[in-house]
Amino acid sequence: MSKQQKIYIAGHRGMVGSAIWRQLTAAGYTNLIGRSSAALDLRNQAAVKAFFDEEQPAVVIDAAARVGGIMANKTFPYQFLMENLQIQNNLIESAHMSDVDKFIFLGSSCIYPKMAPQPLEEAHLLTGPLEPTNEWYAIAKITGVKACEAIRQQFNKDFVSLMPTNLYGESDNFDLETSHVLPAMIRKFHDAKLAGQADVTLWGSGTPLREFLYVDDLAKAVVFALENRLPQHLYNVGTGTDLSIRELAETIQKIVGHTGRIIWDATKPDGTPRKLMDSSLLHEIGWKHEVELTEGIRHTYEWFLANQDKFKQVKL
Ligand SMILES: NC(=O)c1ccc[n+]([C@@H]2O[C@H](COP(=O)([O-])OP(=O)(O)OC[C@H]3O[C@@H](n4cnc5c(N)ncnc54)[C@H](OP(=O)(O)O)[C@@H]3O)[C@@H](O)[C@H]2O)c1
Ligand SMILES: C[C@@H]1O[C@H](OP(=O)(O)OP(=O)(O)OC[C@H]2O[C@@H](n3cnc4c(=O)[nH]c(N)nc43)[C@H](O)[C@@H]2O)[C@@H](O)[C@H](O)[C@@H]1O
Repeated sequence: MSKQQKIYIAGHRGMVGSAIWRQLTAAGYTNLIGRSSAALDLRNQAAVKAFFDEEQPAVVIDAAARVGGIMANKTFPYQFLMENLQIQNNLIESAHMSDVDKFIFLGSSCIYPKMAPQPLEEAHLLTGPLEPTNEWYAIAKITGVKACEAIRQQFNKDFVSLMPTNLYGESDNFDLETSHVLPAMIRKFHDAKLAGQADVTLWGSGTPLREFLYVDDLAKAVVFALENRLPQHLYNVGTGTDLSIRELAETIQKIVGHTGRIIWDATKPDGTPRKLMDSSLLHEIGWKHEVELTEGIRHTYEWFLANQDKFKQVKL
């Protein structure tokens, strides 16, 4: 894989896209391109085609999507379905038509059935009903996985899908309404500490279990997939361990230094009870995570403290 080939990172400004840019740069790749959504709205099929005609990338990494936590998904099902279908379908079709040979699609662990056996294996895809709070996003992502599988099978192109578990790290979304749980907890405990150790209200019961992967470890999995022609079309990317939301809260509370009360708001949804993934397929061929949860949370909190003026307010 030439280090000078042109690699297009769709969504390069996001948490995942910026980590992929960081890790590709660290690996010596010198010809990376990206476009903000203001410069290139990936929902616009003609604009995407014109971009591919002009830039002719050799590789495409799709880290662009309408992304959010459980409440954002529950509140905006149409946008999470339609925008993600538009974005990924435009990228996949234009990549296929402009002879891109390497396409890395990013999905999510929510593509698996709500009550599939745990830990979730790639073979569990489409074997049962989805988690209702994010089934629209999941259906979009499943469509992307199947589109890449079809191109791989019918045209023998190296289109591969990676299914990360819940991710966190630098440049995460810390907006309390649209974010995922981990950045939301960092911000809530931090703000409450500054407010004299005020109470912190968290969502649901605290009983669901979640697996968390530090975003730079996911980015290294993307570099691994770029540098190897992987034998399967679909790979889980996780740590193989999970913890309860309550345990996560206690861990973050301690790292942030909050000593007030935690109140659980049962009017908010728990979502799927568990979605631990079996990532052994990828482990067996050479990728494994490096950053453990406590270390990753500490680093993310340090980034949050140093970037409070910059972190995203993602309004949907
Ligand atoms: N975060 C997680 O826990 C998680 C877990 C599993 C999988 N993933 C996957 O990882 C990928 C990125 O997630 P993320 O957490 O990095 O999200 P993010 O921080 O919100 O970044 C998403 C990026 O997509 C771009 N984008 C959105 N709509 C666009 C449009 N219409 N046209 C062009 N660009 C558009 C945004 O560009 P601008 O910044 O220029 O607006 C943004 O940089 C997604 O495919 C997601 O499904 C995320
Ligand atoms: C990776 C993502 O997983 C997402 O599911 P999912 O893990 O439940 O999404 P999260 O929003 O991270 O929620 C995880 C769990 O944390 C609880 N939680 C507790 N306090 C909070 C809080 O202050 N904010 C948030 N956001 N959650 C909180 C929430 O009720 C849920 O049980 C999918 O909706 C996405 O589509 C995507 O797949």
